[in-house]
Amino acid sequence: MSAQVIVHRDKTTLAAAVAARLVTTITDVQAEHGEAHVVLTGGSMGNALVEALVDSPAAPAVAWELVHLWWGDERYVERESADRNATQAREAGLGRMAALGLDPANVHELPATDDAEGDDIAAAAERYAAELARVAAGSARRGPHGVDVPAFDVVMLGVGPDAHVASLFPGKATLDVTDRTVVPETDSPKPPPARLSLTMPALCTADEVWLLVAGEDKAEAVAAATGGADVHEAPAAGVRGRRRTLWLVDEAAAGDLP
Ligand SMILES: O=C(O)[C@H](O)[C@@H](O)[C@H](O)[C@H](O)COP(=O)(O)O
Repeated sequence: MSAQVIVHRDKTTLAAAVAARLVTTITDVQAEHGEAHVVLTGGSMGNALVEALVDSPAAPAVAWELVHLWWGDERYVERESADRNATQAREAGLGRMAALGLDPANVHELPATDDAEGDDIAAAAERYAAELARVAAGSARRGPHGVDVPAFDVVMLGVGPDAHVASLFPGKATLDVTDRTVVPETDSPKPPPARLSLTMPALCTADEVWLLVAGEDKAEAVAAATGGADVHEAPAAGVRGRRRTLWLVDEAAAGDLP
């Protein structure tokens, strides 16, 4: 199934539209299943989405106590570091979502360097994989194809100017990992070098994958990835939702599209 591109006027409109889409999608999932699993992204788009979501008048329509939040990747640094996607999301307003019913135990942050694994980034990756497997095993909502993750309803991903997604970068061996759900990256071309990332097969278990992209500096990456570039050159080209793949972009990011 081919990906669909939806263009919004600018970044603010895009964030508001994605927040509205997320509320509606989670509400639909909950009408059928109760529990929902959403994978958040970092980056400025991820933060803009959290801000828009918390302020959305429709946010209370979601039964947040039944929502699990995960991340597609994380910088492997100390837990309170401002570099962490999770820290930035908290600052963008995720912390305030407890008031809406979100259970902090269902907010699944990736490990940090001040956790028990310390410098052992491979062990940290294994622990997050184990957490994904544990939650899947304890739930009626398991991922498909025998991949040991919960049923991700939506995976959201920012896209870098080099077309990277999560912490899967062009030319890296991590792109070809298929036997695990979480991998370490110790030599990221974008600082900081140490990161943890969901793998391509784990991301692609999602019912819906939404690529969220704003800004002129992303136009080339959007055109390449939607135009059928090789996944090793444009990792964003390789992520597909089982039911739907949406590129949700602003006009500037859509600038190089035919
Ligand atoms: O880990 C990182 O270095 C960033 O989180 C990165 O992966 C980001 O998600 C994309 O580069 C899109 O970033 P923007 O949404 O800020 O454009």
